[in-house]
Amino acid sequence: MKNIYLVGFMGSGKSTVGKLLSEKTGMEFVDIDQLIEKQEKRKISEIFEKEGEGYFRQKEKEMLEKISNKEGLIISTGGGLGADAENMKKMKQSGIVIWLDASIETILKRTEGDTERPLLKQPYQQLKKLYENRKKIYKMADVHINVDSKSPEEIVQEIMEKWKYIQV
Ligand SMILES: Nc1ncnc2c1ncn2[C@@H]1O[C@H](COP(=O)(O)OP(=O)(O)O)[C@@H](O)[C@H]1O
Ligand SMILES: O=C(O)C1=C[C@@H](OP(=O)(O)O)[C@@H](O)[C@H](O)C1
Ligand SMILES: [Mg+2]
Repeated sequence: MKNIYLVGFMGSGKSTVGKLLSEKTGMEFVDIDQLIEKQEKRKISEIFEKEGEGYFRQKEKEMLEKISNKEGLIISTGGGLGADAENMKKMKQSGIVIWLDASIETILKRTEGDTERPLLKQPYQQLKKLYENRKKIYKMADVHINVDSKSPEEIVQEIMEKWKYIQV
């Protein structure tokens, strides 16, 4: 069975939906951010602060390399991983990529007060630009789900309805 990768901007619900989808399907769940934190024995915010973003992006690539050799996993990615064309290619080769597409308004609402995501600290105009640029890569996903005004349960339901059209 192929892997299922969830991609999308920060706060689109990848970690929440991935875990729930795993509970509903019985497929094993991994969150790449959690795997990196476990491996590095420190929080992502600390990795960014001490080593810089480039180091974290490298760790993401290495983790994706390991994970893409496995099968039948539900994988929640970090928002930056799925916005890299090389990573997108690797994911599509080893599984089905599902884009959780949230509006910038939804993103801001869901991440309000967050202190764990370093890239949310930038001014709104810069964040919006990042959001628009990343969409160009997210669009390459195999499945597109609009997640605005939907509960995690409804999103999982929608993914499972599309399941039969997905070559799992
Ligand atoms: N469909 C949803 N509706 C409302 N809140 C959500 C939904 N999905 C996730 N959330 C909330 O939004 C925040 C970000 O979700 P998370 O799963 O961590 O997103 P991501 O992994 O894409 O950054 C969390 O507080 C989570 O509880
Ligand atoms: O968009 C990004 O560049 C990032 C998203 C985060 O994951 P979530 O998308 O799960 O918030 C985490 O990987 C890190 O803070 C960087
Ligand atoms: Mg996440």
